[in-house]
Amino acid sequence: MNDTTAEPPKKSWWQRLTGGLKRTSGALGTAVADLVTKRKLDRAMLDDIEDVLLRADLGTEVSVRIADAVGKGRYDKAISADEVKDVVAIEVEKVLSPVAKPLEIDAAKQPFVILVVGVNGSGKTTTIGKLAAKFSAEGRKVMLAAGDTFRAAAIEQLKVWGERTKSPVIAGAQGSDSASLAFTALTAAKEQQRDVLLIDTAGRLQNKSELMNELEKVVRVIKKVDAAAPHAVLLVLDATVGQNALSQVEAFHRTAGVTGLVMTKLDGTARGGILVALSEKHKLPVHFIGVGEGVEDLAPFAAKDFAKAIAGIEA
Ligand SMILES: Nc1nc2c(ncn2[C@@H]2O[C@H](COP(=O)(O)OP(=O)(O)OP(=O)(O)O)[C@@H](O)[C@H]2O)c(=O)[nH]1
Repeated sequence: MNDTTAEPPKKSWWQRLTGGLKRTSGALGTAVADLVTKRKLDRAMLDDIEDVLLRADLGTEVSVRIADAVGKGRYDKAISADEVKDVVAIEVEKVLSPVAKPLEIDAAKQPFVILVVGVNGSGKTTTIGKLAAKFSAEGRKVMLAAGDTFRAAAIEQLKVWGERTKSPVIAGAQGSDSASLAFTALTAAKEQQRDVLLIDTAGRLQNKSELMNELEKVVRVIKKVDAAAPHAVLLVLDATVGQNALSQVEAFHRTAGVTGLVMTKLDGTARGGILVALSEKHKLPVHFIGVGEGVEDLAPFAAKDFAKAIAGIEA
């Protein structure tokens, strides 16, 4: 007899990743398959392939490079969609391998201070919650600071994550000064010997200079307590904003000295190639990617897996 109450089997990370990137890989795969049928490879086909890659937001440099690599030794020959996908995966991996770096928590720094920045809705608070869950599971003592003092919901959301992960949350009233909250949190984290302090910040638009100034102030104040902190500044980027992500990196890097990236919502776009364009341009470490809303949907970034998944290659 079938047990209808049984939970569906848990998905592996590979299934989540390929499932999450399906919109990008699907669009790419269909377009490439249409291009290569009943044609021999020529310059026009390579231009078309380049266009397909540009539409997935891989950026000009990488798209041209991939098209050139596809063309090498194949002119006037029939080519299969799988051959093209293989080249895409190889070239994308070359771009991503140097930036795929784990977020290392230096246990000698107590607390290891992680400042989390990014525009509204990029997934900062959720990412902090997921990281708190991960660090707690590793046996680290975590503290959370609700530095997004503009948004009452963000404070509440962080408190929920605090309860879930049994991590104390330092929060002020809505509208209170985020720099002084960061100061209070870091002082408390030192006193209570927490291993990791995750500081949330308000969503800041790069064209709002007063907000950028405030972010600078948060960093300045943190340094008053510990000159070496923050030890990591994570920029959380929403993949669905496409090319806008490139300018966000520039603005936040200038202001807060971003040390690594987290890209969320890769499941919500057919243009997941933006992570490749961004890696080619800025070469900042990519620590984690998100392909869904669940805790298990945020995972360390692995270049080869991502390259294969985006090219639509089966495991
Ligand atoms: N589909 C999908 N949704 C995500 C992912 N990561 C986060 N989200 C959702 O995105 C929404 C915004 O996330 P928040 O964490 O509130 O974003 P935030 O950057 O803290 O936003 P503010 O507090 O407004 O600055 C939430 O509904 C999350 O569940 C992801 O990888 N995939």
